[in-house]
Amino acid sequence: MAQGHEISANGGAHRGAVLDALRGWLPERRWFPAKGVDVELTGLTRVDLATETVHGRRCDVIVEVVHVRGSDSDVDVVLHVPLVVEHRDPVDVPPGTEGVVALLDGAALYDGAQHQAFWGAWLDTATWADGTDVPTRPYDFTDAQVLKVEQSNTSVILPRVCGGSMLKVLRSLAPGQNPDIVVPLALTQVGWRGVPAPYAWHEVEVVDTQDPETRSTWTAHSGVLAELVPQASDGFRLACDRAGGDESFNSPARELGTQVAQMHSALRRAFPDQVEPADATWLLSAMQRRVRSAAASSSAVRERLDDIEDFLQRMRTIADEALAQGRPLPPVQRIHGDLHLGQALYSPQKGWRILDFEGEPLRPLKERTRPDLGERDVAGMLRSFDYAAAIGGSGSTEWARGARRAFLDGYTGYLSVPGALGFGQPPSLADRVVILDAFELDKALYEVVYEERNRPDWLRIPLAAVDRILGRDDTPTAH
Ligand SMILES: Nc1ncnc2c1ncn2[C@@H]1O[C@H](COP(=O)(O)OP(=O)(O)O)[C@@H](O)[C@H]1O
Ligand SMILES: O=P(O)(O)O[C@H]1O[C@H](CO)[C@@H](O[C@H]2O[C@H](CO)[C@@H](O)[C@H](O)[C@H]2O)[C@H](O)[C@H]1O
Repeated sequence: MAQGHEISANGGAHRGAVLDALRGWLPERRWFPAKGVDVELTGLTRVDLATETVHGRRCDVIVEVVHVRGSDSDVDVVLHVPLVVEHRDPVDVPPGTEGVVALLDGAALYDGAQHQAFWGAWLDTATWADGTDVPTRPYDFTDAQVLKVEQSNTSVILPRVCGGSMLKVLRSLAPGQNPDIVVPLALTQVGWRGVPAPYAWHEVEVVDTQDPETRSTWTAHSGVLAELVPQASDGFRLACDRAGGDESFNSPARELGTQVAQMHSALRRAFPDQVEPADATWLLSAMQRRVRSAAASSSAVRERLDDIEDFLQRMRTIADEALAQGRPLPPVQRIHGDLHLGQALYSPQKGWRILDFEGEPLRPLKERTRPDLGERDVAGMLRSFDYAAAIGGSGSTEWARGARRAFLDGYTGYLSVPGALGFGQPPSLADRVVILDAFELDKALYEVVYEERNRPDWLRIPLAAVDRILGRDDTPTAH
């Protein structure tokens, strides 16, 4: 038990004691973004959210916003850490109790995400989406469950709040609006049901007390309550299971293709000012820049650089010819930006739901939400079927080819629905093949860097795709 004067005269926990406790606890969390790195941790802002009574005990609900800076690295993140100070004799807290951050004198300090006092205070003080049936006290937290999966935030299933919902406590804060909240909100507002509907959210005002001169202030989204997708299965796991048993994934892939086409159509309606003519020269030079940055960090990319440059040159010629022949690219628009099977949930009752509109985490923030061609998302999903075949252990190359074809059938099939596109003609089949190859290569190069950094054993998967698209092996791409 931490010793000393940790509780102040008015009964609140002293900030110093709380921050000391966090210095030991935070680096052990699975969502801590700077594992294994020496960091300095300073408190930026503390919000006293509420005082609740749970099981007859006083519970102070507080939010600490903590700056984490690497001592010898470029780590620089701001973390959102809700906490509950439960006033009780710490001797009565059984060792190993879930969610305990530290025992103070006269209180136990809990991770707020795992404590019902925080859930209640959060619901009381949230901003609610129009049209939501706002729950009232007493809240029913029966069967609430904190997710144990590998994730960068902390999610809690609340089966009896809003007819079944999931509270996601965001951990890393960035100034401004979080696309993972505003995009699903905009999509539900235009009537698309393919995302879990956001019911409520929180923002936190961060005052940088470390900088007494400026005391700069910024606001960030810090959590969201969204519709719970019932009996949801992660799309990647589902596809791997099918691939492992060499069971066809064509039917779910076709449905997913239709859902992604509907998502693009809804994104055009939700963000009409982001629909603008595509500039093939810009798109190709952006790809060139990404190739350079991938080559800078990966020797596998450097080895293939000549072939990649040839490929890009061919693309430039094809784009010029297409333009000269009156076949410009379709307009760019708001897209998902990092679409893969792991971002799709399948529910037997609700079908496919799409998650996580934050774009590719390795890309600069500005680039992530820039309008782009919908084909980038399509290519992302096609890459995923390759991954599922490899990781699930499919015995035949036909599994991934069939899933890819079915997904594309579902996608292009929807585009022929009158009014689905919202703009002129879709690209011809030949043009689409070229565009998809370019985006698949772009994504596979990104994946090479991602796998080298995170899962070197999986590097062979995107490298095989790079070689296939560059024609360095004999397997043609199935479109
Ligand atoms: N609305 C939802 N309903 C049911 N399950 C969900 C919902 N949103 C996310 N999940 C599941 O919760 C887990 C955490 O997902 P996610 O929110 O993407 O994590 P993070 O962004 O923290 O990495 C995943 O297994 C995902 O499939
Ligand atoms: O889900 P995130 O937004 O964190 O995306 C990153 O991690 C993904 C891996 O979890 C990564 O996706 C790659 O691996 C998937 C299998 O795990 C595969 O289905 C995807 O096709 C493949 O790109 C994603 O690229 C990365 O941005």
